[in-house]
Amino acid sequence: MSQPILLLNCGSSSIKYQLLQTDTQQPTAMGIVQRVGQGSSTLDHETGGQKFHLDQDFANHTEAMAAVVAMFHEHGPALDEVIAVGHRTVHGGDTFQESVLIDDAVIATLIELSDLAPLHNPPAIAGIEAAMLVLPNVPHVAIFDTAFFSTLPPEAYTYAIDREVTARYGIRKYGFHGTSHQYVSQKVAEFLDRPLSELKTIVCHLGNGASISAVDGGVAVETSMGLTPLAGLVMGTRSGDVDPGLHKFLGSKGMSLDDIDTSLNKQSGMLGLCGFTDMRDVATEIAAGNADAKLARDVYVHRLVSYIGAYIAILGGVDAVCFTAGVGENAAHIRGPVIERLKGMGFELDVAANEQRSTEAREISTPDSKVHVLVIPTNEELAMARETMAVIGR
Ligand SMILES: Nc1ncnc2c1ncn2[C@@H]1O[C@H](COP(=O)(O)OP(=O)(O)O)[C@@H](O)[C@H]1O
Ligand SMILES: CC(=O)OP(=O)(O)O
Ligand SMILES: [Mg+2]
Repeated sequence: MSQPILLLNCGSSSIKYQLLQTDTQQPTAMGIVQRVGQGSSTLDHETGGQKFHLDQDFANHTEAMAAVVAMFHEHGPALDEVIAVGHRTVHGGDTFQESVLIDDAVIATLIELSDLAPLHNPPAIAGIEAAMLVLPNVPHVAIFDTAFFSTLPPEAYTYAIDREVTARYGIRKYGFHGTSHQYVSQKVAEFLDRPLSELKTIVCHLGNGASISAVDGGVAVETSMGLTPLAGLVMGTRSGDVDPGLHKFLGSKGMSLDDIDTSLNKQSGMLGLCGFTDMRDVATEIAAGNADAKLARDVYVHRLVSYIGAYIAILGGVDAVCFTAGVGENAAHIRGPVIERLKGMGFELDVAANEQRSTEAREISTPDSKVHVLVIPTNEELAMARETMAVIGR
């Protein structure tokens, strides 16, 4: 008998959801709410080959969740057979090293942790509370982006700042997108038909948010996001790494801490550099001769190359570098220059394979390449469904 699980990924301004059948591991419905709290929101719902669209302003995630539930009621599938709900929860802090069954105490801790992920945790909490109202009699499970990185060694997660400050506030590198990094690193082993325990892998999760990880024998040893999901790579609207002195400098020019935080999180990255966040637009602009777009891509590639080089050193060599998520799976014009620049380290790009469009896992390096370069689609929802099953089976 089919047993559906509902999976919710409440982002800062979006809700992505899937109803996934545990027997086939396939979704029977999926959808996305965009621009929550930003005016002119939309809801797109898909089931049984049919698509439904709604234009309606949702002031917050609670309102948006109510509309999602109404969509299920009106167009199906029915939610009454749902056996569990899995919630993507970005920041687990020091408290949660693995997925947990959500109760009042868990919600209270998540509220405390909102400080550390102000863009991500409050929407997740709103999603949890709204879903619990609609489905009060099934288990709800929190799956943390940070969990996979709880294995980072102290020298990787410790910031070189006053240790008393560190201890007082629980400051450390946490890392994010862990569900994706873990899923994809396992897929790399399957693709290469080699034991995970013997593989050194670098996973580049390049979506709107972007992060990179070094995985040694299935264990995460380094990653680019930090205390918050602002650190590391250049992203759609986030700066990634900047000089920590920037805050004081901008403060001295009259910007408040909130102004600076908003600027670095929402008006930086590709958007700040060239006015476009979507890599398809960036490619079109570069082709049309837009110098800002060209520089933006160069900065993006440069940062990524420097991280890959560093992680090869940390791993003491690498078997595979894998690209995943929206940009990683689709943007040949990012992957190509990254791998070309790693030629000196034995990487050989198969140009035709890189250009080929596909939704399948594939290799884009030549047989001569010293390192396998792979493109593997991530599936955070499937990984979340498995986690949810594991927790309710405990
Ligand atoms: N065909 C494509 N070519 C280039 N980039 C793409 C393509 N499709 C998606 N992207 C990029 O992927 C991004 C979204 O990635 P995704 O992993 O869905 O992000 P998130 O989960 O953080 O919302 C888009 O902003 C865009 O830059
Ligand atoms: C943690 C994070 O950056 O998530 P997202 O890419 O969904 O914004
Ligand atoms: Mg994502």
